[in-house]
Amino acid sequence: MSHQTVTAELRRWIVSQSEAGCRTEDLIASMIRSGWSEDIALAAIEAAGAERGQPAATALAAAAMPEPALAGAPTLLRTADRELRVLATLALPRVVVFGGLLADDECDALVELARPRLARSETVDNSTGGSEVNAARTSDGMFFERGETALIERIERRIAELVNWPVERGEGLQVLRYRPGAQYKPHHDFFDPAHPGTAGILRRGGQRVATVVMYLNTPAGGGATTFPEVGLEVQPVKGNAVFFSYERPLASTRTLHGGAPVVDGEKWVATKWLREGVFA
Ligand SMILES: O=C(O)CCC(=O)C(=O)O
Ligand SMILES: [Fe+2]
Repeated sequence: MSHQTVTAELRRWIVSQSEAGCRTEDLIASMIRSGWSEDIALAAIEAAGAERGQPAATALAAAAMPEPALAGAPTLLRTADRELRVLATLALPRVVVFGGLLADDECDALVELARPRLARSETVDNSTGGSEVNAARTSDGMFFERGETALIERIERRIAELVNWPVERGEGLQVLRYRPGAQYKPHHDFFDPAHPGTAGILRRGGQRVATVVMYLNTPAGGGATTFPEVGLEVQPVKGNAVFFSYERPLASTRTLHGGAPVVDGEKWVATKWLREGVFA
């Protein structure tokens, strides 16, 4: 796609679309659907903004994002009911690794609540917006309702406080169990704007903008959460969690990630996905 350049015609089209009230997100999505590369789409929006006298980066400024309060580089963070550690951070992709987000007994209780409800994991079928069993994801999973039990409500409030994002903008917790050999191949958590089923999914709370994966046990071997574009592997350690965010549904967020095959033992995780709007 390196042959593509930002033409005056493309810039004029962007300006007219923005003046007609089209959101930046939708502009990017429709350019990508028409075959423009992500880089060119972003550059074109910036160039069109500059043409209209907007300072650089204003045209692409994203709305507020989930983000822990890390000013002053704290090693400990306190929420109303828990003290936890900041173990590692990365700027691009935006990743923060937390130690002790969950207590051991909270992990055990989530596993026992989820176990009788497990079924072979499904992923969203992008063409229809429905669910399908996917060979790329060989775990078993289930969803809790938001606030389903007092424990779940407490954990959801803790996460909301930790990443500064209202409980109402979160999906219900998902629990996954990976047996030896099971994995979740690299994927993005946001919904692909180019797929026909996505519009329907977005009606309920908009895009996903961040993910918190909490480790409910420590497998004997394997099972890291991997970010293959940047060579990052987060080891699954009981009670710890990895947070990552993506301000646009674009590969340039570098949030491609997966669950590496479990080598020995089982791996249990709870995933919380955060939406841009209220997920009701
Ligand atoms: O199991 C993992 O480490 C990653 C899980 C994941 O990517 C997801 O639930 O979307
Ligand atoms: Fe994921």
